[in-house]
Amino acid sequence: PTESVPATDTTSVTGSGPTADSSTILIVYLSRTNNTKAIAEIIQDQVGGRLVALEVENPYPENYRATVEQVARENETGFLPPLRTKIDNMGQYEVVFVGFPTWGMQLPPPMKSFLRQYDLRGKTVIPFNTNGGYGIGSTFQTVKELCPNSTVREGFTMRGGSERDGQLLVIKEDKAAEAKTAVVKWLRTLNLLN
Ligand SMILES: Cc1cc2nc3c(=O)[nH]c(=O)nc-3n(C[C@H](O)[C@H](O)[C@H](O)COP(=O)(O)O)c2cc1C
Repeated sequence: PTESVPATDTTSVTGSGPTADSSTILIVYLSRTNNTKAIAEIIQDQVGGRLVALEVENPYPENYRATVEQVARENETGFLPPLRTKIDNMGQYEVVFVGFPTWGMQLPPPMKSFLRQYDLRGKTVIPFNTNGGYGIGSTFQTVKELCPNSTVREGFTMRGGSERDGQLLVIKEDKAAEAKTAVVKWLRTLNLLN
């Protein structure tokens, strides 16, 4: 352990590795059945950074239908659920990944709360999403609207589960390998990986 290692830049040798200082990267995600969490973990594996699960003060019901109804009401009234998650050192982050499922074709209320509560001006914001097969809906557009003074980069989306049909965690095994390939490709187009 005391021997010195030649200062070889393995990044240039292998042609892969993160391009940003990982201490400046925050990955915040909302996930109920862990599909979005699986993507968040792949991102962290690739670029490093701090991974934070977004939690609300009053958890949503376990029941899917009840959750859909509550979310619909919150979207109608513009209710922003208070967050249990606190980020005390937002100033240190330059790149903030925000991950969420599509809920009712919209950005889930807790992520609206997060983007309202924290000032991400001057930072790079990068959205990622999983959904039940109906796509991102208005989610990425809402991220842009809630971060008017940030640079919002091209997001990543893929199909996750469909709780309505009893499909919970789908991004595992073969699907997780597929997801990893797609995420790496996306991170390269963003120049966050080389
Ligand atoms: C309350 C609720 C609403 C949802 N609404 C949609 C929707 O509008 N469109 C869609 O494609 N999937 C919808 N889904 C399915 C989720 O987007 C999908 O299962 C996603 O992969 C879940 O991510 P998670 O495992 O990280 O929680 C909904 C799921 C829930 C729980």
